[in-house]
Amino acid sequence: MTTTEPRRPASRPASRPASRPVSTGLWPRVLRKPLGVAAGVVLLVVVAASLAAPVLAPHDPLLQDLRVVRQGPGAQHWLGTDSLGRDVLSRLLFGGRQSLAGVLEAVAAMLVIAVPLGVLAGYVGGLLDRVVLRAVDVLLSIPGTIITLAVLAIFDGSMLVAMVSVGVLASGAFIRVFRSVVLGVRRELYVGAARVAGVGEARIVLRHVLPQLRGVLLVQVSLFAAATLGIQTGLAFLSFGPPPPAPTWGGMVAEAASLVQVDPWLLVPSGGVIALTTLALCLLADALRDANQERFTFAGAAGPRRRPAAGSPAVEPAVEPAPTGRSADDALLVVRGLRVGFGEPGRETVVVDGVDLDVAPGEVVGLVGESGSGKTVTALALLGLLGANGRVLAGSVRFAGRELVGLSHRELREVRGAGIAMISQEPMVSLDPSFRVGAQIAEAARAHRRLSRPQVRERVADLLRAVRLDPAVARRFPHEISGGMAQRVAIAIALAGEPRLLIADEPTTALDVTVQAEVLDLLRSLQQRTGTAVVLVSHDWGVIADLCGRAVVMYAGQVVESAPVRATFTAPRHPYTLALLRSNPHDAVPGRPLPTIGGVVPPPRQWPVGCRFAARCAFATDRCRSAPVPVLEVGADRTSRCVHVDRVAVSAS
Ligand SMILES: Nc1ncnc2c1ncn2[C@@H]1O[C@H](COP(=O)(O)OP(=O)(O)OP(=O)(O)O)[C@@H](O)[C@H]1O
Repeated sequence: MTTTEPRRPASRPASRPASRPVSTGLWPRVLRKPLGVAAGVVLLVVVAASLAAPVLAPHDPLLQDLRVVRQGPGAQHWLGTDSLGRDVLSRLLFGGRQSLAGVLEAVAAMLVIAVPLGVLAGYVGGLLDRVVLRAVDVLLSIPGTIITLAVLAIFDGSMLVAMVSVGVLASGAFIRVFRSVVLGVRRELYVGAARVAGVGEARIVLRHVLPQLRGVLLVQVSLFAAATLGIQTGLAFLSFGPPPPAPTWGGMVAEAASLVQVDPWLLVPSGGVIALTTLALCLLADALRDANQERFTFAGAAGPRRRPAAGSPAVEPAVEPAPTGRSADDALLVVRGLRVGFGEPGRETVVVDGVDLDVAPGEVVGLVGESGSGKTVTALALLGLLGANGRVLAGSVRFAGRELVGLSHRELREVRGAGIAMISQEPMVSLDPSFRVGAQIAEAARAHRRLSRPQVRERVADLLRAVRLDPAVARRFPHEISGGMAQRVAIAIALAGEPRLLIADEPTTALDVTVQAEVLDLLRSLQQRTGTAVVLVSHDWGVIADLCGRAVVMYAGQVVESAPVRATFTAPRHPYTLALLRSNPHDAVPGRPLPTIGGVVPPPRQWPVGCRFAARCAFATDRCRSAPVPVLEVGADRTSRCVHVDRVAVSAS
């Protein structure tokens, strides 16, 4: 039966991540601001009146009538006449066309340069970013006023060339602004999620990055337009631009300024319209900035990521271990000697060190271990998603017979989504706040198959039903659904490409306990129905027991034990596994303190030469501390990185 999870009341924010942007349209928010509306109306009137000047102007703006020079406002000439008896209102209307065209030219030149370069530098990064930043430094060091005056001198006073050069010279500052916005968006989880779903880079930029830039872009354009209007007026005031008698706002101000002693009124219409237009542009920029910030204010103050508490599923393994055979030949995923480091090339800090992992088709493998043991980094490395400062230093990741280490972005994209998909810890932040849920599922579905519009709609509805959501949820935005629903949507997106392997990185950590159980139940039934293999990262033995056939225990960047789940629970063969199981909160006895593991996981740069768990281990001897401990076969289909396996076995029994 299809169920729709009710919206979570505000008092239960547990399943909502702290940094979830709320998105509604930008313009509706601007329209709620009286000053923004007033500014917009003024600008519309100014632009419309200038465009309609030939229709609206009561007189010919060039027509001189020396009988009516410097007359104040009256019935014939609403805003009076100038020193040659020309109608001020008509000149103002025609002058607006000239001035606003100049603003438009400068803004267009700035946008044509700043948007592509800012977006590319921020999104692509690396060498391109450095080159663009150096070019910006050069651009910003050029004295703009002198260049503009030189351009006017060279191009015979052409205001078009002057305004384009203003736009070009200003673009440096805007490249930096746009770049920094894109840098932030690039790190958003929903961008990573789109990449994992196999969406192309160009499409990610168009669909996810540019919409996030829109608010900032509009604010900057408004402010730049105001500044450009001032520059344009100033140049016309200095007699650059169209020669007299053609009307311009700047020229009218210059003429009025020369007569200010004898006829101060003349300065009011031209100065007033420039001041009003500039003010309106600034107020509009303010309203846009506020609306944009409100649009991305963070809703709900959810606490820090919570560890699952008692009350989660029972620890007794619910699923029989899948027969894996452990032969690399029939494994879907074969990881050998995976070594991952972060930092400057050549000086990386190794955080995952020689991990081996096999996942058979349809098998569910749990990666378990304390915080910082390298589970997430291992999972991300499988998909080539380590970010700019992380890289695979050694080892191999073979998926369905294909080596993934060393593949290009394009080649990896073929594997992501359709081959391997991922669901993250924070469902809400992996959804783009700007798009409806249905559009995001559709995007993932289309990334892997050519589908017509009706087919896409049908596929989205099917996927929503598969994750036990009402297809009507497709019309909602991420902020209109609860954390549990968001995780189901994230699962639907992951399933859209019908992956053979699903990597689930603590998929229930950010959810509250009841929702956790529902999502786990959903994952289990989907896995059993589709036969998708799963690598499940978790701290929680309850979750491992509930879903997994095999448990792989990690400590300080290494796999310390790997065994079928039932064997792991009943007969652990590594002191760390034993200690973790004994300190499992699900086994807490009321009134008795829960055993804990003394000490902490050593940070990557402080790993000891010998066994990395030795400092915290009750079984440790000098032998453990003197040399690295290799992985040992300790029974059918199981390994342990411990030289005291027999003593551990006795203690565990
Ligand atoms: N981007 C990064 N840059 C530098 N170090 C990192 C980065 N990401 C992770 N690390 C380091 O790698 C180590 C392993 O981290 P990882 O997130 O894989 O641990 P984990 O076992 O998944 O922990 P948790 O359960 O808390 O997520 C940690 O020491 C962590 O500080």
